[in-house]
Amino acid sequence: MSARRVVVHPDAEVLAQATASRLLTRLLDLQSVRTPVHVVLTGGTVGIKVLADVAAHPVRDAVDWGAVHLWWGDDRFVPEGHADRNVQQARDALLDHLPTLPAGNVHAMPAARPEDPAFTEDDAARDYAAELARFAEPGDAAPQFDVLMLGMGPDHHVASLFPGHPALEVSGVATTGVADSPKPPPLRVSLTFDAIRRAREVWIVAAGAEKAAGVRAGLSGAPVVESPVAGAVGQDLTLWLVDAAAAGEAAEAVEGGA
Ligand SMILES: O=C1O[C@H](COP(=O)(O)O)[C@@H](O)[C@H](O)[C@H]1O
Repeated sequence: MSARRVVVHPDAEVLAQATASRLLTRLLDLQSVRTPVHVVLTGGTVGIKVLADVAAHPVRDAVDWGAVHLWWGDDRFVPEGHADRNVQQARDALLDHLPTLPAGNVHAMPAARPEDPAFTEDDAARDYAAELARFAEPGDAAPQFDVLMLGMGPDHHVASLFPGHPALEVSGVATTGVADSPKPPPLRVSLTFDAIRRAREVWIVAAGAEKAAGVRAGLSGAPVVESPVAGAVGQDLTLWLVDAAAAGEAAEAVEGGA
C-alpha cells in the first residue's frame, strides 16, 4: 500500500535546504540497511538548488558516495557539456564536489552527438534502457530506485512527460525518446511512468505560485494526460515537497497532509 504525504515549507529557499537535508538523511538511513542505493535526480530550478544545498551541507561527507548510484528522470538531448543538460547542471552543483563518487556510479542519459547525427533521441533512450537493465534484478527493466526526485513544470509535466504528448503512453519499456517537447529544447530522453512507478519513494518538489495548479491537480488525481504529475506515484511513498506558494490551498484538502 502506497502512502502519500504533503510537506509544505515557507518558501523555495527553505524547501531546497530541507529537501537536501531529507535526501542526505534518507541516504544515511538506507546505507545502514542496504547497499548500493539507487537515486534518481531531477533537473529544474528547485531540483538543481537541492543539489547545490547537498554540496554545501555539513553531513554531505557522512554518506558513502561510493555506494550511491545516480540516475536521471530525464535529460535534454543536446551535446555533452551543454548548459541545458540536467546532468551538466548536476555536475556543476554537486557531482564535481564529491571526490569519492565513482564516475561509474553516475548514469547520465546519453547526449546528442553532433559528429553522428544518425544517433537520435530514440537511440539514446534505447541505450539508457540497456544501462538501467544492467543494474536491474533478473527479469526487471530497471533497478528499484530508492528515491526518485521529480520537479514539475507549470504545465504539470514531470521528467519529460508533457501533457497530451505521445510519450505519456509509452509502456513496457523504461525509457522513451521525446520529440517536439513543448518546452525547449525539443528533443529529450525520459523515464516512462513504468520506470518512475518502480521507485520505492517518489518525491515531487515544486515551488512558486505558478506550480499551484499542478499541485492541486496532482493531489486531486486529475487525468494523467492533462496533468502528468498525477501519474508519478511511488511503491511505498509519494512525497510532495512544496513551498507555501505552490501548495496554495491544496495541501489542507488532502488527508495525510502535513
Ligand atoms: O524541463 C524540465 O523542467 C522540469 C521543471 O523545471 P522547473 O524549472 O519548472 O522547476 C524539470 O523537472 C525537468 O527535469 C526538466 O527537464
